[in-house]
Amino acid sequence: MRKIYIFDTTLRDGEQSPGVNLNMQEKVEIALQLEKLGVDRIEAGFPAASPGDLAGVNAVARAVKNASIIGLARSREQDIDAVHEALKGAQDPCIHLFLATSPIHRKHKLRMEKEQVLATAEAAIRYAKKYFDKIEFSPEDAGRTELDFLCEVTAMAIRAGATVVNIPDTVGYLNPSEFGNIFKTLKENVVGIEKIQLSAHCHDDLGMATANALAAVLNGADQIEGTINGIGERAGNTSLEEVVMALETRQDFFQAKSSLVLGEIARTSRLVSKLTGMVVPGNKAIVGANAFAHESGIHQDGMLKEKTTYEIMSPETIGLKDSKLVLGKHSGRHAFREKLVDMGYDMNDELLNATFAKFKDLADKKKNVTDEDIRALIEEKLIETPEVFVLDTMQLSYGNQSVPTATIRVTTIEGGTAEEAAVGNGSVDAIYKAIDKVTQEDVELEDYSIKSVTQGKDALGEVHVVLRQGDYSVQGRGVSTDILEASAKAYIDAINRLIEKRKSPARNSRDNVTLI
Ligand SMILES: CC(=O)SCCNC(=O)CCNC(=O)[C@H](O)C(C)(C)COP(=O)(O)OP(=O)(O)OC[C@H]1O[C@@H](n2cnc3c(N)ncnc32)[C@H](O)[C@@H]1OP(=O)(O)O
Ligand SMILES: CC(C)C(=O)C(=O)O
Ligand SMILES: [Mg+2]
Repeated sequence: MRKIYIFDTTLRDGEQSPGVNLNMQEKVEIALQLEKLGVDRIEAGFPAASPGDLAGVNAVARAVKNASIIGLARSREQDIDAVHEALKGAQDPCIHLFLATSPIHRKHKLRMEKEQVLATAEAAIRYAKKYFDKIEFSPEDAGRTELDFLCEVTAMAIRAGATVVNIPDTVGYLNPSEFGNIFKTLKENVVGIEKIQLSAHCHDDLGMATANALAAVLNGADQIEGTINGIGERAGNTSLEEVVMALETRQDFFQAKSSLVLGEIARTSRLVSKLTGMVVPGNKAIVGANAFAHESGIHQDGMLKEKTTYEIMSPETIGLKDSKLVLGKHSGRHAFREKLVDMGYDMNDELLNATFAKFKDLADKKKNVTDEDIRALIEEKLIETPEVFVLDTMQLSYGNQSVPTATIRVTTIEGGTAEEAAVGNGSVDAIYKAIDKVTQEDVELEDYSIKSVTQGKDALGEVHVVLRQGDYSVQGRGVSTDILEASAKAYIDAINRLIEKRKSPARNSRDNVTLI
């Protein structure tokens, strides 16, 4: 299988992401993790940019033993000297020289004719040769450079002593067919091309960086440059984890492979995100939080039966523990039952269906249904008391200058409905007075407590009440995303228990649920 060399530029092009600034310790920490990941080459920075960057590159050069360390330089002697200085102590140093070659850059930025570009680049490569055996040369904005001129530049770089010629699509302009064609053309037309490695460096301005890098592989590229999590200038660089996992997953198609330690991918991604402050989007391929998460019922059912139905790679390969089945409003009974078993509950079908219906109601109101949410729902269901009254609707009129009024409608065990309104000192007081009237029960509220059982603004609120009627004392519990609804449910729950208790005080209510 053909080996594809992986050139990581997280510490150089990745650091060019607006707002990212890595200090020396952070650069070393990332570089050591990249070494564990097994990247072949690490571009550690641009030493001429600042004394801090020079020191950072030097610290990386001294710390890393198992990857080639690279410093970037313009085609200028002072930049080359800075890289020479920075790479002192490196086991396997390499300089990366660049000069733009496209008509736009030649005319507006460099203000050079083609001949000057060729001469400047050649002089730089020859100067660098004094210090370095390994020289990578990049014709910046190769993607918008005339193809015949690009062949001329590549031939010059080989003659002058470059060991790698890197083809950057600097502004992410090309599509895979055009980018692949550059490699094919260079391979077929440049004298001496077999003496060097060809490399691809893509940007994601049109979302094609990974596809372009893979097109380069298909057309003979030996090396792919990119960053972890795809960070970098503007829309970023090729995301290395995407390229590497595409090669791994589709070996049958690409017939090429990197030598990365795939199990270090997730850890490396998390470290880079933490130290750069660049959050990885949930839907990011390979390393996004949802990359191995499934919410919809049909997918979850497929996953439970056979993972390959909906996963083309396994999360373990990149160092994650497992796939996630996320319960939400699109989930089905198979996944719900699996979740309950995981949590230690085993229910008969009837109770499962009833709890599932409640779960769907909650999922409609809440983005993430957590284990605590489910536990709260189940435990509400475990106490099997006949529901003499069920809260149907509740309306509340509240203003800080007016008297709170609540209207409560309940359905009764006989199938009828009843409705009453009441005023109170506060919203909960008004609700409870209306419930007293509609249930025609005379009770005393002995205790009322409220707590949040889950996290976030849409958390479930759980209300506990203790009601007394003569010798009987009962508890009631209600759970809802709305604390007033939870208050009403808790009060009605307690009244239902009171009615039951008056009839059969010793009833065991846990018959149809088994806690494993
Ligand atoms: C596509 C890429 O990612 S390229 C890498 C981009 N990264 C960076 O630029 C980060 C580090 N850069 C820096 O810190 C600064 O730009 C420095 C220290 C390199 C240079 O700073 P300054 O001397 O103030 O120049 P400034 O950045 O304003 O302008 C760049 C100069 O370099 C020239 N230049 C640009 N690329 C090259 C090159 N590859 N070779 C030679 N000269 C170049 C420009 O034409 C311009 O020259 P001019 O001053 O004669 O007009
Ligand atoms: C320095 C070069 C390779 C670069 O980053 C680019 O052209 O995008
Ligand atoms: Mg770049």
